[in-house]
Amino acid sequence: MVPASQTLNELRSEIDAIDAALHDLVMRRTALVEQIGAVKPPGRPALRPAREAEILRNLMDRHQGAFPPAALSRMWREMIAALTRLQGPFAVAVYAPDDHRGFWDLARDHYGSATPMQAANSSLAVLRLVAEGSATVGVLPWPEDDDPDPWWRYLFTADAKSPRIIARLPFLARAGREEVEAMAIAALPLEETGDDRTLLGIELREDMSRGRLKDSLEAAGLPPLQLRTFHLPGGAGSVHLTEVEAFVGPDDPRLVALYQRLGEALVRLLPIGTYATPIGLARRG
Ligand SMILES: C=C(O[C@@H]1C=C(C(=O)O)C=C[C@H]1O)C(=O)O
Repeated sequence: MVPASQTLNELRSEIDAIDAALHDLVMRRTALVEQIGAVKPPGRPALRPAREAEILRNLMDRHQGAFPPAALSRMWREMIAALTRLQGPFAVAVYAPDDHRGFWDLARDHYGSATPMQAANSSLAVLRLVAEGSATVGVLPWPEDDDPDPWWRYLFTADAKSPRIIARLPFLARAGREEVEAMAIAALPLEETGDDRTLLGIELREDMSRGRLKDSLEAAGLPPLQLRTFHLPGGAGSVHLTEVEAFVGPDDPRLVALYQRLGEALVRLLPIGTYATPIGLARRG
């Protein structure tokens, strides 16, 4: 019989060989990312949320065995964040007032342990940091109904340099857990992954019942998963954020159909972000 200690040593030397092979691959991967970074337009964020989502989905699809998916995802997120930072400035501003630390943890999980992060105690401060370029990404609370000044209404601009919603966190939904959920924003063009959701911003000259707006969205082929409404002060109309289960770019024909349906009441209609549907996300009402 082989002494147990010898078997243990053999197994450990196999692990050493695996670690060396993994490390070699990480270094090879880094060299490839450096080549990719060199062809990206300078002065724009290097991060590509759609590509990152595809990498994570492929990884989870092929995963087998006892290694926890959450740990696997965290390892990849750590690597991707480090390699994004290697390509240029990369910093994250997080809505993290003292009584809402959950967003900080979500941001760390997604954007890595070495990425510079700055806490802000209001959503508008996060928006400002991203808009002025001090942060590449902003992490903001998932929009709620009773917000007295919703941050999302400040994204209602067609300016190509304005921040857009780029991700929903966590990307790997953890089954059965009461989650804090966040949206991430960055000044990036909208990109499609094949399984996406879009946030549409709608500004109306007047108040419109949610029922009527919902009917118009449905008739235009854009049934809303969620609808948030904010009444502009002084009866100046209303702004709405609606989430639809599709990628809707600025030239999508469904926007033209909605535009026609809303007619005179419409001030503005535009996609203010898209995100790759998180893995394991239960459909919300
Ligand atoms: C390497 C790239 O840059 C970043 C790093 C990625 C990675 O490590 O795989 C993926 C997407 C980008 O956020 C890329 O754009 O492909």
